[in-house]
Amino acid sequence: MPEASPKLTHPHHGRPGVLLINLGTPDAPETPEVRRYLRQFLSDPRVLDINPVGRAALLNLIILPTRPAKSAEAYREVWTDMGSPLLFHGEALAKEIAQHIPEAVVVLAMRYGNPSIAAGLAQLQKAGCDEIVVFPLFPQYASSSTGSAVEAIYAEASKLWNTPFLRIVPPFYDDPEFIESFAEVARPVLDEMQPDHVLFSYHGLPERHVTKSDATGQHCLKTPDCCESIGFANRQCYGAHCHATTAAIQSALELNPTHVSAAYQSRLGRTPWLRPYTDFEVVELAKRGVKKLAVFCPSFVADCLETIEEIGIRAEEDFKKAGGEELRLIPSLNSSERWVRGATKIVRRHLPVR
Ligand SMILES: C=CC1=C(C)c2cc3[nH]c(cc4nc(cc5[nH]c(cc1n2)c(C)c5CCC(=O)O)C(CCC(=O)O)=C4C)c(C)c3C=C
Ligand SMILES: [Fe+2]
Ligand SMILES: [Fe+2]
Repeated sequence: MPEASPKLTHPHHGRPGVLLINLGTPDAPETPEVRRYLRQFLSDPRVLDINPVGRAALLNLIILPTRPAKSAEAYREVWTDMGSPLLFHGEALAKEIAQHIPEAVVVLAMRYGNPSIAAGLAQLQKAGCDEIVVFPLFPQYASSSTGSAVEAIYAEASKLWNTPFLRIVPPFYDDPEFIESFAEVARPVLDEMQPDHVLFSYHGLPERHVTKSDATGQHCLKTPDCCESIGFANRQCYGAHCHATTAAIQSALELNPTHVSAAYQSRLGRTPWLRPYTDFEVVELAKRGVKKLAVFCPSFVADCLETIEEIGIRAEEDFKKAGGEELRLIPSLNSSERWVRGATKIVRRHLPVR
């Protein structure tokens, strides 16, 4: 018996589809799975943006022989019965958004690993979706995150005989739905904790990636305050987007600017990355007398290795060793009610109007 075809509300257009895209995570917290994931991730020329021969050498001779075992150990610290947090939070978000947009089919895909973008597109086509809202879940633009997800969705869509029609949600670093969601998650934690300092820690990027995003080649990283406002040159500058996110959350929560700072985490390799570095900053803050530190990680919309392990475990240890008393990771947006509502609103702006 052939499978029953899905019923279409708009026969000429199919049903709207929504494809949420996050970065990706290994299938299991074990060395072979982590190696497979890192191989795919770090083979992306938008991530390791050096010549192909250099990239293969760096990958096969330096990174892949040692890093997978170390990373797998870190992944085991965050893994739960439901699997990897990045994946189960993403799936919960997709499920909730689907309930709020009953006319659409909502699917989560990962740029690297599983569930793949190709599988997500196939699932949407099978369900009769010809028009697809693609929502890369990266608040701030980076070529290695948003850029790579956008490249991959265009590439996969272009392989299909019946190409779907894509609408891509742009970066949402200062979108009130995103900002208010973070503020709402943070409020009870801040009220209870009464921190004496608030740190905004963003995933880092090599400085080179930021200067490459400068539309004029004359602006980014040329002055210490290049990221403080957004104009033509730096409108896709990751640092400027991060700065805007910090300013917006700080203002939504009426945080005292003298007790707020920002830093970048998770660097890899020996080239200069955006500064200051989070691991140094938490020690510096403790040495300056900060005892209770709250940390936001607003480059992620879901808790993952980089928030739970790098900040919640490792940064906390460093902070305490340097004299701090308490470090609290502000939970990410995950599938919190406010973010489900906010993400739904953002998606709805891009859905076809009939
Ligand atoms: C928030 C957006 C992200 C950007 C931009 C980004 C750039 C970037 N990342 C690496 C290297 C690694 N990142 C790793 C994990 C990781 N990165 C992001 C997001 C961004 N990365 C997420 C959400 C995660 C966590 C995934 C999870 O499973 O929980 C890792 C893997 C872990 C490890 O071995 O440390 C690496 C490696 C580079 C080089 C880069 C830009 C050039
Ligand atoms: Fe990363
Ligand atoms: Fe900049």
